[in-house]
Amino acid sequence: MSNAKKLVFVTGNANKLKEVRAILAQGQAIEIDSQDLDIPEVQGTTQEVATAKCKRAAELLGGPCITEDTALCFEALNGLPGPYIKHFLKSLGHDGLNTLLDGFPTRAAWALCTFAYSAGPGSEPLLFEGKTDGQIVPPRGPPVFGWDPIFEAENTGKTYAEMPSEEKNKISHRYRALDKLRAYLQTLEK
Ligand SMILES: O=c1[nH]c(=O)c2ncn([C@@H]3O[C@H](COP(=O)(O)OP(=O)(O)OP(=O)(O)O)[C@@H](O)[C@H]3O)c2[nH]1
Ligand SMILES: [Mg+2]
Repeated sequence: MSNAKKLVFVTGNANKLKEVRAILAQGQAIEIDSQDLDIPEVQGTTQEVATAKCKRAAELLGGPCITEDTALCFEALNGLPGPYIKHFLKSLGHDGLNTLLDGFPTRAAWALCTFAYSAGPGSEPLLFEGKTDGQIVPPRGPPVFGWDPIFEAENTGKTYAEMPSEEKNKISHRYRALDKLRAYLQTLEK
């Protein structure tokens, strides 16, 4: 029988789930169950968005859970679209997001992942952030996951979409945030 720690990841995003499972499979045994709950996402900073989503998820589940929010932040726009990237991507597409930066002196961007862990209803979520720097470029690579084709990660010369998943999962915003969450979960077991 497996004695892996079980965690419920509340997300509607199959690509996130796939990456989280792949990253966690490399280390300590944490088994991820997932639930797709329809949770309204508030407006605010990435921390406020992440905290509110996780609180609500724990209430709906009636138990501990993790949630994850991904922001794509443009330096020229003081960090926007940030947590609103989902709707910007849907409305503007890869080309529109590129055009948005035309006329600005920098196309620098960072991908920010925020995992939130709640021990259960009423328990204040803890946040674990991971950041990867890069820049916004015309799309390259297969359009499998969101904005992967237009985010060129710093010092790689490749967009996320051009990387094999093992490569992305070693440097990604998600990997860096999960590394912190994993370290925290280990302290709970002691
Ligand atoms: O190219 C990408 N590479 C990534 O590594 C990545 N991680 C997230 N995303 C997209 O960025 C938005 C975040 O919004 P988001 O955090 O609210 O996610 P979501 O609503 O899809 O799922 P969830 O909130 O149910 O977990 C959504 O459009 C996601 O598809 C990514 N795109
Ligand atoms: Mg969402």
